[in-house]
Amino acid sequence: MSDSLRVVTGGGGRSATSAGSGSPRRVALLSLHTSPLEQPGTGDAGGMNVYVLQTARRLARRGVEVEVFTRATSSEHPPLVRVEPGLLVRNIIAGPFEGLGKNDLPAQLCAFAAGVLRVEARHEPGYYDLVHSHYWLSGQVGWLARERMGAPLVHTAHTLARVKNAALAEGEPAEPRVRVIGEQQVVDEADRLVANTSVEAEQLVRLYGADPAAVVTVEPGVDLDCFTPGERSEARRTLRAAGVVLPPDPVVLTFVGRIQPLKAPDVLLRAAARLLAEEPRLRGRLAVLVVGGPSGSGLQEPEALQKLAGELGITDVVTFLPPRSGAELADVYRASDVVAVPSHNESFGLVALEAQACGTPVVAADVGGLSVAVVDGSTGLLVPSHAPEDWAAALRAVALPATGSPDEVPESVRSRAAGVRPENAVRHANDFSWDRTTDGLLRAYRQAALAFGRGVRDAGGAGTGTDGEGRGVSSDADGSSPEEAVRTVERTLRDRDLDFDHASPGRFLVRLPGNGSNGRVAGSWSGATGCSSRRSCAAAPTRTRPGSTTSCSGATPGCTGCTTRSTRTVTSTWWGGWGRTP
Ligand SMILES: CC(=O)N[C@H]1[C@@H](O[C@@H]2[C@H](O)[C@H](OP(=O)(O)O)[C@@H](O)[C@H](O)[C@H]2O)O[C@H](CO)[C@@H](O)[C@@H]1O
Ligand SMILES: O=c1ccn([C@@H]2O[C@H](COP(=O)(O)OP(=O)(O)O)[C@@H](O)[C@H]2O)c(=O)[nH]1
Ligand SMILES: [Mg+2]
Repeated sequence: MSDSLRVVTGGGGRSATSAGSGSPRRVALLSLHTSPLEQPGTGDAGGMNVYVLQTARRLARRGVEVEVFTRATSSEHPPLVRVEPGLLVRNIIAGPFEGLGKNDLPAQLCAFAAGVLRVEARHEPGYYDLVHSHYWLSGQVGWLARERMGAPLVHTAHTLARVKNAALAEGEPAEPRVRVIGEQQVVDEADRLVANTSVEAEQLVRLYGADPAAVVTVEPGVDLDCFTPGERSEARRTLRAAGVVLPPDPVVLTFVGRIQPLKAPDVLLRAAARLLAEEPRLRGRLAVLVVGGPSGSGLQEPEALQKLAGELGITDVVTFLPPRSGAELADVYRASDVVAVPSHNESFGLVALEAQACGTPVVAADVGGLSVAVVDGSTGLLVPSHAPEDWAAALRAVALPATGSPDEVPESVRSRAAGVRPENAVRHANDFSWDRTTDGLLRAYRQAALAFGRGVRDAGGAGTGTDGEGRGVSSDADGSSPEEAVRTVERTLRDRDLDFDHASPGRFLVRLPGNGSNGRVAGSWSGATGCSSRRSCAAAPTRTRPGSTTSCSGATPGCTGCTTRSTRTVTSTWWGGWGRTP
């Protein structure tokens, strides 16, 4: 097959990439609310940005072309950024560049979707083999893109509103209903949902009724080239040289992340104040570093943490540093005795992994994915509350193991802390890599392609299409099975000596002989479905996969679960593609 003819694979098809058989050739990756090219650690740019960039780079290096679609937030952003071979970032204009918060973005979904679909429309049908949406806002667009592009949808939530709302920081506003509903819709529509940990997988099933078979757990990674162990004293020298004031022989406790109540940096400050109250001599040694910028509801009061430090009387020990990355961030981790992650929730918590990769133990809240990111009593400690006294005890036990009375550090904390070792932290972090995450994503992509193809086949109906020369290709008769329709197409193509490749059960790519122009090789199935809802029906509780008919006719007595009960005819691409000759 010529290089110029793209082979879409999936469901056992051929793949010319090193990503493995059945992997997509080109992925449309949606990252609407924040760009992978933004500096993480402030505003909405956090672990998701790191995740998207790291995995997109690795997919591209394995031969999967990746196009990231994000919303342009500056007139300076060019429409297209070539990040590296195989990886493009497209800045889509959807609403004003500046001044929109995350809660304003639902109003821009239509504009963003139009931008994505316009890009797609400039290409031959079947150009993108898969859509991967990140965060619920992108998922909304992904859902539409799936249908218009005829490509499977994989979705990663990164954070779930229902989970967040169950553990809000004091005074923190709840995530709005529109997000909860929006997330539910995406859960219902996606071919595969990627969960960061088994904890999140369980939450998707329990709180959103996700089909367990549609949830794939893929743990995030850490940049093991950047975040490596190093000499603490050397890192401290580097920080001092860069203007960070550290006392002699310091005890450095650090927070890294977006500054907002959910991340609870206040817990670290309160615990530090408590440590100083317990042991005033510490004042000459204690340094609390807070690295990051305001985010989320923290934007309303960007100085709140500085104010709290003042109220606690610890302004002299706390240093606020603006967001940084790469080697500079690695030095912050290495310079620290402990990195604290006191969040009220984390679907994972990349900071915890990065610190450990640098050989620094982590004291983290025992919430969400942090119980996977940190091994209690080995790579750090997990604290079951946000009470300053519990945090002071845990921080003291790890950073100052020989100090503290039994009142201050209970034996259970002390004994767990005794097992915490930098080498354990490094070893644990080394189990996570972005390459491993990329393997997991490719697994999810292959499953999604199969599920998508199966859904299309299961729908039933008749197949029709045209070959590269515009001649009709159709299945034998109305009502014949889709498998029969596919076989008819195969027969027809063979009869015409057209070389073809099976994409997934529902897709073909055909090498067209002749003049080098594109030709359409596409078809559609159509069939009556009983119900346009893909949600499970209480009367006929079989959950169907997207693209397939539901088992509920809408007329089923007792049907309550379907949002739309009318019968409708669904038409969707079931095979197709374009061939291009050299
Ligand atoms: C708090 C949390 O669970 N963070 C996750 C997540 O990160 C961010 C989160 O999804 C933010 O959404 P929101 O504050 O509205 O709930 C997004 O705005 C940020 O861009 C995300 O970075 O994803 C990380 C990677 O999967 C994960 O490690 C982190 O725990
Ligand atoms: O000054 C900073 C603060 C944070 N980060 C990065 O932001 C990400 C935060 O991810 P995490 O999963 O911990 O939390 P999120 O922000 O996604 O909730 C991590 O990769 C950090 O390295 C950064 O690059 N510079
Ligand atoms: Mg098109």
